[in-house]
Amino acid sequence: MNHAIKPSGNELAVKVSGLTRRFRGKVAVDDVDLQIPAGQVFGLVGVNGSGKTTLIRHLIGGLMPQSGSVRVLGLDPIADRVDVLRRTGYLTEEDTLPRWMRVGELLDFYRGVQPNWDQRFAGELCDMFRLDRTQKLSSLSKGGRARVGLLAAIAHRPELLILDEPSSGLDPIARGEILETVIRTVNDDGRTVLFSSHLLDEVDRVCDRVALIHGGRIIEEVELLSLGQQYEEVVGRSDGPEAPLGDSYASFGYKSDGQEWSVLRRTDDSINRSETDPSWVSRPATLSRWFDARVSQQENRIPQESAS
Ligand SMILES: Nc1ncnc2c1ncn2[C@@H]1O[C@H](COP(=O)(O)OP(=O)(O)OP(=O)(O)O)[C@@H](O)[C@H]1O
Repeated sequence: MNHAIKPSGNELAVKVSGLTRRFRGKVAVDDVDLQIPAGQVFGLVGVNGSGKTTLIRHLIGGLMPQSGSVRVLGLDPIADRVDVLRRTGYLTEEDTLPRWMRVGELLDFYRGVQPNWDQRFAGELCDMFRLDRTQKLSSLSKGGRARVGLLAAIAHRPELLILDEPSSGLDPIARGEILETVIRTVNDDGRTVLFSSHLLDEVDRVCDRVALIHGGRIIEEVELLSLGQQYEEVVGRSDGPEAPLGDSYASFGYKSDGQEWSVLRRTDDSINRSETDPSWVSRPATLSRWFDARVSQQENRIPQESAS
């Protein structure tokens, strides 16, 4: 059976506009606009507490927008919660499955409540994830339970799969093989994946596009294929204690081990480029170098509230 979904090219799986959320007056998500085209594997990256889970909870109807709007597969996750949950798969890092159940009992439960459940696919996934239906969840490792959670998140072939820090619970085998295979399988069908993680090598391997969230705000979105054309890392030696490339908008993320400097800069920075010592070497920026530099740039910024 072919389960592929063919997005028309301009459909949005997720559309978030002007979303703000405060907890006891403290902002967790700050005026976020986010659009994820159907069929993409989209990464959401950010340091701890940057707002990833709060944003994701709005997508599955777990939080109501205080201001702004959220649409998932064209639906309102609060008003159309049941439809959204039927068409969405969700796995979080939290280990909350009922441990007194056996794997098979839990899967039968999901089959009963999820009308789109694909029993044959669930069986294939059980084999692939090396799960035994007779085993009690309490006797599985944390990684084993995370695999059951992953199976339950995808066996109804969701149009949108949301993975919120799934790797925290998965053992290295599941991380390396299973997660990547699952994301590719879901995406090969033309379905959309939103993958929130702090493990940048995983994000780099599977995602098409990445948004960096910091302090509740989306700081930047990049296409992974063109990141190295937009940003470069410049590395060289400098005797002085000063940052060698000046402090224009385009050069930031300075790191030094005492002698060697590493600087991130935008490749469209022609002024700084002409002033660079020719002995310095430049190379395309990696996702992790870009992430470090962008986060440190944000953290060194004086907060708006205390600037006056
Ligand atoms: N229910 C809540 N009550 C109060 N504050 C909250 C609540 N949920 C989140 N926050 C706060 O909102 C901010 C964003 O948290 P959030 O969990 O969304 O970040 P995150 O990027 O998912 O972090 P992590 O990577 O650690 O899971 C943090 O300052 C957090 O303490």
